[in-house]
Amino acid sequence: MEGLVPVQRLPVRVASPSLYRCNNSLSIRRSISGFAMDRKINFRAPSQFSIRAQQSDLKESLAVSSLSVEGKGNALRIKEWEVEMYQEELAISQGIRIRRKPPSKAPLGYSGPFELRLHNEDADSPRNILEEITWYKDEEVSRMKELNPLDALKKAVEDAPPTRDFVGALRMAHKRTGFPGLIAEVKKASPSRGILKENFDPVEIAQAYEKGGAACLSVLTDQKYFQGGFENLEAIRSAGVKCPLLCKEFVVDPWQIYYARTKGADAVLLIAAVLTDLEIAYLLKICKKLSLAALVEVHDEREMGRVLGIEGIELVGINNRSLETFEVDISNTKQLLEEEHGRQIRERDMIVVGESGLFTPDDIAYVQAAGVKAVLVGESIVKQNDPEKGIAGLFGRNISHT
Ligand SMILES: O=P(O)(O)OC[C@@H](O)[C@@H](O)c1c[nH]c2ccccc12
Repeated sequence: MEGLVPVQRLPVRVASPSLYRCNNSLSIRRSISGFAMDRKINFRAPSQFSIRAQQSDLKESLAVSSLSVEGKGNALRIKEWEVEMYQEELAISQGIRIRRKPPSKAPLGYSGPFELRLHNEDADSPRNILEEITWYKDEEVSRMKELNPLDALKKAVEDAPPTRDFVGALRMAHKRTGFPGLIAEVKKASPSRGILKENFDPVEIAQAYEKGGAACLSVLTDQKYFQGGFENLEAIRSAGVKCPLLCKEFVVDPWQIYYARTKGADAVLLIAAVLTDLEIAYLLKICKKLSLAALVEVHDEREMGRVLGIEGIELVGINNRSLETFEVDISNTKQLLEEEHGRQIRERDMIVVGESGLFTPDDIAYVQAAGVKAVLVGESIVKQNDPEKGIAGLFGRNISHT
């Protein structure tokens, strides 16, 4: 074994910032004789773990029984890494296919020589549009947080006007019209459909929807993929529209909920394909604290089963469009409301919202027969020259108050 350094047991002090994540393990980079060396770590405890490393360049192999990490920064990074690992395992165990971050992304706040690492292009490409959006949100939220720290948002929330009753408005509309309550969507474009409306005036559209009898409105706030914006939410609210407003966002961080509340939202969307049960439960708590309604969206049986296991959900959306493939099939609403799931929903008096791909009075009748008490409609009404008339066309009759 010429040239091999014997296995040693020694305490190593690692100077910061030399920790980074690599796939599913934590690595340490340190420099020995001018060579950058990467070591994989198996955790036992945040401050005590063993290293088993192979470094062919230096023909050295060593095992270290204990390692003390210097500096608070590193300890925090380890904690973050642990939490992330735990989240990933949870997500996988819950059948969540969307990865929340590119696999070889550096840990939060990392500022070391991560860029020097070999980049695995394939592993780091999003597998579908929902994953792409989710990864982008992560970066976007980090940037937005710097401009609007949580503490400032918490203060702004204290002075914000009270929210309006989103769920109550849907129930009332259902009673009043005999049709599912309408959540009409203010959406300029989407990744699947491209531009839906060229001369897009969000306030004008919102007012037309309200006149046409919408119970609530959904406002896309994502800029990059849907050409929406929080300014639309704000503008609609300050123009005096009375319908409660759903902030249509890809929520991956509690900060976004506070932000939505300061921008005039009465409800937020939580997508089960992206969030673990634990995250949904936690975000629901924040919603409750801020008097916001939460629309929890599912697309398949498994997600529906998960959501029914979480306490305190009043509103469940069934998306007929897969956010992974863009396929739309309105029989999805019917399928997910059959048998046991449907029974539980009726028993618990939850409101189910049929989402996406609804164009005609027949479509509305179909999802209503399946058991929905509300519908979320964008394309078919936003495309009309007169969205108010678009609503009457969708239901086959005028559902406005007058
Ligand atoms: O335009 P449609 O097919 O009527 O769909 C509206 C709404 O259901 C859809 O925009 C939607 C449902 N869930 C989402 C989640 C994110 C973005 C968009 C959506």
